[in-house]
Amino acid sequence: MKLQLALDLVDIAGAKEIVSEVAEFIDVVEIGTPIVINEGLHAVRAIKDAFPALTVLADLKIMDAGGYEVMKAAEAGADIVTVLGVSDDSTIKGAVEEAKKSGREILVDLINVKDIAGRAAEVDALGVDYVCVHSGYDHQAEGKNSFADLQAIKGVVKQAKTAIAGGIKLSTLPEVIAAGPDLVIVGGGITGESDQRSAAAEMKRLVSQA
Ligand SMILES: O=C(CO)[C@H](O)[C@H](O)COP(=O)(O)O
Repeated sequence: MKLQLALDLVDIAGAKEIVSEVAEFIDVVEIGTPIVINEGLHAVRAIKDAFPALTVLADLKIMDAGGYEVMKAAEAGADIVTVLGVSDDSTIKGAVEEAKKSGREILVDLINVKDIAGRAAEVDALGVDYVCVHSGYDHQAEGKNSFADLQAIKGVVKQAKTAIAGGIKLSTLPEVIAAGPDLVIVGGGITGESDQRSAAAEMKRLVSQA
């Protein structure tokens, strides 16, 4: 089981500062959608150049033109690129084809998908690398989480790795780990802590035992 740090509410300098603190405890660093909106794909390049040993995920949440947008993210140094599960199969196929050309990976984010298990099985069959359940900020504000969704996709995803994101904290991590995802994605549960290094270290300790 691996740990991904999601960076959303910082600029490039702030992202570098946080990653410097916690790099030894994380497997993947995510350049979140708000950073890409604010700074562009330069943010992906900046973090990949600064931390070449880390896997970098570009959270583009692609909805259309999958092949082209994955190509651009790969050129910027992204190792993993996100595509929305609500997008058309042709978009996901295009993304997967493009990623394969350069040895990159595709994570499909099931945020706002209604039939979670059904769509998870479909995108799994399209050859994606990760299927991720995700309660975004707006759902988190309504008190929702994706823990039950993780159980649902574990039963149907046969070839891809599984991932979970959305409001995961140290206190809820054991419940997440018990469901057995391959990748645990944590943003505010690390970045919002006064001691980010300790939070990341403890999370890494827990996921490494699983
Ligand atoms: O993609 C995102 C929001 O759309 C976040 O990166 C993801 O939800 C992880 O952050 P947090 O742990 O703070 O919820």
